[in-house]
Amino acid sequence: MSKYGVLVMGPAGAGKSTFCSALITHLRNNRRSCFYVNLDPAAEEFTHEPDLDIKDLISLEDVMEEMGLGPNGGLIYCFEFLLENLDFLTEALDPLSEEYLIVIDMPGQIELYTHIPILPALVKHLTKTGALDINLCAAYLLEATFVVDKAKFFAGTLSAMSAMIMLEVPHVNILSKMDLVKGSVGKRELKRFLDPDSTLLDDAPGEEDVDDGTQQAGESGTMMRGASFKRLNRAVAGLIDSFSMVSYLRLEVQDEDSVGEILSYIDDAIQYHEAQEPREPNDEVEYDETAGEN
Ligand SMILES: Nc1nc2c(ncn2[C@@H]2O[C@H](COP(=O)(O)OP(=O)(O)OP(=O)(O)O)[C@@H](O)[C@H]2O)c(=O)[nH]1
Ligand SMILES: [Mg+2]
Repeated sequence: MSKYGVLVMGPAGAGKSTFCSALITHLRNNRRSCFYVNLDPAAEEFTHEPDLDIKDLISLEDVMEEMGLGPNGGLIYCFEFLLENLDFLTEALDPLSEEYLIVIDMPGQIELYTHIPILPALVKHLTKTGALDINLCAAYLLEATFVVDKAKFFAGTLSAMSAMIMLEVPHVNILSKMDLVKGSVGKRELKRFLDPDSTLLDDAPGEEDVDDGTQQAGESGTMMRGASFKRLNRAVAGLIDSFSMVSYLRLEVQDEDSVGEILSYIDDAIQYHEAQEPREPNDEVEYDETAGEN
């Protein structure tokens, strides 16, 4: 039996847990079954209680205390431990039917998404045919405020691309916290970031051709300075451009339509609807009535 799931990833504080919570609310409002998995061993508070929590297997606090590790090393240890105890996931996820959307909330340590092969091993286990067989979509969140600093935006886009290449599962990239840039970044300007290419750098303010060796962070809204830094940025942007792989969906997490729109991209990516039994027309009527009461 196939299963369906979304792995919510992205740098620290990108809004992953908030998105998971909004997604679960939306799924419930639409009478869809979901199963919430928290894989952040440091997460304490949840809007929706997780159905499966890595902390029941191992907690970051214990690891740091007992192994004398810091938060990042501790997190890697937790994931290595999880990989040695994959039954923890298998036993909980195996009984789920194809109706469920499994929502997996990941921690924000960037190491996980870049150079440590833990995530590919985890994803292989989740998606392996004959085992859990989850049709999995990766959702990579990047904060919309990154568009204010183009160097930061391209660095974030590069990490999204790195996750895409590493995981080899369908992927949606999401610009989260759109409310924070409304008003400060024009609509047309913002559109250019949804399908980023190297022309975004053509009119970057604060760029200078002289290599003055300063290369420190400029004020917010400007590129870091220095000709060699500019060349590096161009090379990174050119790389992203030549792959033509990264584009973003906008997320306004408070707006249910926006959450619904992202969900429809995820559903398409994993072909969720193709596997579902058709619903009785009466189901819809019932849903509409309850929706009206809220
Ligand atoms: N303004 C605004 N704030 C948001 C939004 N989404 C999340 N936040 C805030 O951003 C902070 C981080 O959000 P989380 O959802 O915990 O982010 P996360 O990616 O799960 O963070 P880690 O798990 O620590 O990596 C919290 O203070 C949220 O309230 C949003 O759409 N708009
Ligand atoms: Mg979180």
